[in-house]
Amino acid sequence: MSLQSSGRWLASVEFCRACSALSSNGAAMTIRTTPRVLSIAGTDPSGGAGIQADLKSIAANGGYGMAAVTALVAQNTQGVRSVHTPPASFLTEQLTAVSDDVCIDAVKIGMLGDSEVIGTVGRWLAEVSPAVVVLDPVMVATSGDRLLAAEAEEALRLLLNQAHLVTPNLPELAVLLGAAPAADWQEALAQGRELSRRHGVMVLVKGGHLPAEDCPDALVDVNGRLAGEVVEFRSGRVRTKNTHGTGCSLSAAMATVQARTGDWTESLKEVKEWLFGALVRADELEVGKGSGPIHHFHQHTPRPADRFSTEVWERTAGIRAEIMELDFVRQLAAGTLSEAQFGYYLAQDARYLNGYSRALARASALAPTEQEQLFWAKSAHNCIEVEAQLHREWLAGRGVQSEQGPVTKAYVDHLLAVSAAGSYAELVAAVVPCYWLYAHVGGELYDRYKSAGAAGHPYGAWIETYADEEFAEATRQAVAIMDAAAQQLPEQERERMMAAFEHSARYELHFFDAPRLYA
Ligand SMILES: Nc1ncnc2c1ncn2[C@@H]1O[C@H](COP(=O)(O)OP(=O)(O)O)[C@@H](O)[C@H]1O
Ligand SMILES: Cc1ncc(COP(=O)(O)OP(=O)(O)O)c(N)n1
Repeated sequence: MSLQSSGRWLASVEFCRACSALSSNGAAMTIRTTPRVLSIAGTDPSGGAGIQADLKSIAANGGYGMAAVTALVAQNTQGVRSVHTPPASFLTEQLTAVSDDVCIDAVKIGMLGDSEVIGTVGRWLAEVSPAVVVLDPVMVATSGDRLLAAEAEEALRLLLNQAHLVTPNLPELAVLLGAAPAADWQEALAQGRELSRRHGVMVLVKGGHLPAEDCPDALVDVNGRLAGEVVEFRSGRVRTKNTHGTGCSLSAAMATVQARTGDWTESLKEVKEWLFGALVRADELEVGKGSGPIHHFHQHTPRPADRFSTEVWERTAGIRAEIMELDFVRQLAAGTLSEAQFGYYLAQDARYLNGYSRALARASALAPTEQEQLFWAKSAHNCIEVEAQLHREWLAGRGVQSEQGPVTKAYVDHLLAVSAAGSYAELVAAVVPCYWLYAHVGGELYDRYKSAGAAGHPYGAWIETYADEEFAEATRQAVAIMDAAAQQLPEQERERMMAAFEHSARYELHFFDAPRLYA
């Protein structure tokens, strides 16, 4: 049956097989607060693209995500290694298992791989007639690897007729038209119009691939479903290499928000803002060595600026500057430090580590999760090992007096006092400066030492230990635990954490200065 619509849709009425609700081909059945959105796509075990990205994108935009897998792709942020395509009959089983049971509000289609899979999806779409179908015509990954067989391009063109919105990037738009890629935005829009005309579909023309300062996107429809033929939204261009899965995430978000709002223009406006935020904060994720993923849940994660670690790091900037100006640090980097001062520093370090290890063991005892308990317990264990190593490899034969010096005693007393009377959060804040300042000072020392030419440096072997990646990773974990401990604490307790951190940071300063005074 056909319904004449004065608005955006010309619809033919169907019934949803799962719940018998009225479905109209091309119109949202109902506007749902939490739409049920099915992604039909390939996988990305590194989580940035394909089905994994779609599910995050759907959830981040307020939908309930479901997924039917077209292909298993062994890939990461650096590229695609291999593709395994399960039998098409199994894809049909996945699709019907969902649609026989669940009322589907929107479908996002991504990687299809070959003509057989395309045919399978086309037949299922014809049977189920989902109210919203967004097709991302995935052909080639950002890494340059093919994700669609060349001979399947014609089959993919035919599938466009069954979609409501198609979201090609500029190279894909050109392939779908059999033309050369658009060289500028006006040409891209003209190609969008042509694709919309040929297939009766709305096109989301994306400007991500243009060499421009901004990133325009436009909904293009020559069939009267928009306020004009072209509805455009622009955003700035985010300077990041982490754009893996941007197209996947955008199309899944469009399907979700359209099912939530019933308005394509509103959907693009909302999705583009969300996507911009996800790109701006992509670098925070630190996933992989290549083009990493975007931050789908940026709206649900505190900004670095709101984090305890950012605030306390800024508050203690003066202490760090003082440390870097100390004679001890300058002379150690230059190689002019006296052997007596260096020996004193090493001996006090060994003494300190013994006390520090006890504070870490207490943090392990108070930790709220097994993971944190294990982290602090391992750190306590490492301290004892490093203490033994200092004696074995650095102090043996140096003839250094090894009684506990006044600064070491004061620093350890402070840590043990917080261990005995402070909360877990306070204790974590007290032990983190040793990691963080050591890593920071060590990094600067290492850079100074390298740029001065390392050959023949008397303390070179010691300074080389500062470049240890395992220690850098442990520092990142300790800081992350501190941030987690600070979250949702009342202001007073947060202040106590600040004070504990600042006290320890100041003791670090005195510790680096102690050899000058007491050696
Ligand atoms: N560096 C960037 N800064 C801001 N937006 C971007 C950036 N790169 C891509 N986009 C946006 O991401 C989406 C995907 O764009 P595009 O890169 O053209 O397609 P694809 O990811 O499919 O190759 C579009 O909305 C585009 O405007
Ligand atoms: C399984 C799978 N589907 C799609 C892609 C494409 O992702 P990417 O290369 O990052 O490009 P956009 O999503 O930005 O178009 C993929 N790699 N894997």
